[in-house]
Amino acid sequence: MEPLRARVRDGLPVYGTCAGMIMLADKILDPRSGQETVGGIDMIVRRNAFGRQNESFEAAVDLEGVTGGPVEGVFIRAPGWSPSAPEPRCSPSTTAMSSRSARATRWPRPSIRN
Ligand SMILES: NC(=O)CC[C@H](N)C(=O)O
Repeated sequence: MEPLRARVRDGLPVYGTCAGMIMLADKILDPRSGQETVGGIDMIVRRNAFGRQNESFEAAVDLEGVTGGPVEGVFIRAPGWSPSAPEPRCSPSTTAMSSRSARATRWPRPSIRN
C-alpha cells in the first residue's frame, strides 16, 4: 500500500466513487478491523452512512422526462463524508460525545421509498 500512497502524495491523478472514495479518504470513521486507505483526500468517511450494505435494493423508478416506462434503479448504501477537522483538544469523554454528535448532524439517514 505504501508505494501507492507515495504515488498519490506525489500527484498521481486518482478517481474514486463509493468504495473508491473510501479508499481515497485520509480517515475512516468506523474502519473494519485492519482496514486501511490509500488516502490523499483530506476528509473523513463513514462507511454505509445511509444504512447497512445489505439494505441496498433495486426498484422500478419513474423518471420525469424518460419515456418507455420505469427504469430499474439500483440503490446502494453509500459512504458519507465530512471534511476533516483538527484533532480535538479535549478530554476523551468529550471527544466521544463530539464524535457521536458529528454522526447525528452530518450523516442523517434519508428516507427512500421503494
Ligand atoms: N458499492 C460500494 O462501493 C459500497 C460501499 C459500501 N456500501 C460502504 O459505504 O462502505
